Amino acid sequence: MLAFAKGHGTLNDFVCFSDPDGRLELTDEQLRFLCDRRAGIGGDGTLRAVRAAHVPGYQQHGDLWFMDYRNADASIAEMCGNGLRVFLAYLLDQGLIDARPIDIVTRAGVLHGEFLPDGRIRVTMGVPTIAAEHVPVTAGGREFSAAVVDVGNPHAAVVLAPGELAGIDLEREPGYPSDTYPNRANVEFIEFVGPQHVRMRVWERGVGETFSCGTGTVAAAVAAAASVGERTGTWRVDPPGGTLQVDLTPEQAYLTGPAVIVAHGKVAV
Ligand SMILES: N[C@@H](CCC[C@H](N)C(=O)O)C(=O)O
Repeated sequence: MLAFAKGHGTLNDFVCFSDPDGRLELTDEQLRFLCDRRAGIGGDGTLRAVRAAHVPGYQQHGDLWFMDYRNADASIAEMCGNGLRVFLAYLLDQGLIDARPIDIVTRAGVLHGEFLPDGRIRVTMGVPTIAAEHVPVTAGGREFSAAVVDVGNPHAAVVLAPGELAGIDLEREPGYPSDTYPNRANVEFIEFVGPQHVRMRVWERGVGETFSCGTGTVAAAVAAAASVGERTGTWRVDPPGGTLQVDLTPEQAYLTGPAVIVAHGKVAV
């Protein structure tokens, strides 16, 4: 039996489990089962907590925890922003860390987390970059122009005119150029609510439309900022599952928001 916890950050939900010594060898089928909302536990992805010393290629980080994130379809992603906050909440819940600031190893590098006095968790998100500003994206038979944003993982971020967001068809995966996104992409649709305040919807690579995506909110803030000639500032981003704060500085992006562990259990895998 596998001991797990279920958690979410703005309704982006994850099945979490620990494997400090890297002994578990779950197959893709078992990971998909854990994320299956009918046959399994249910989640947008899985978070395995393993010491970096036991992860090939990351041994140099020794005793730090490595966040082994997998999408619901078991595909590997470089980073997961909501997942990183939930990962910290899970490690704390399990008594594997205390509430002091901590470094976590991810496939996108070593990132830093802090538990804030107001209950939110703030994580560093590296330095997001825009590689191109006008790449075609299609959804529901319409064509849009997207910014190509790298937040460790690949994003196509479309800034819409106000009032357009609700009508975007995300029944199916949006189209995007495969030469720009050889490893596929997460796609955000964004509209302004006010100055430095946007709402968004997201199609997540390896999952589908989700209630939230942390890296996606950072991509949304970066693209929205660029659309009004800005590169820094504190942005409020509202995905359908809640509200996140994105701070853009020249040295680093920060993602701040809630993360909760809602259940514990054991599951036969
Ligand atoms: N939900 C995540 C992003 C997870 C990875 C993404 N689906 C990908 O494949 O890149 C987040 O909160 O950032």
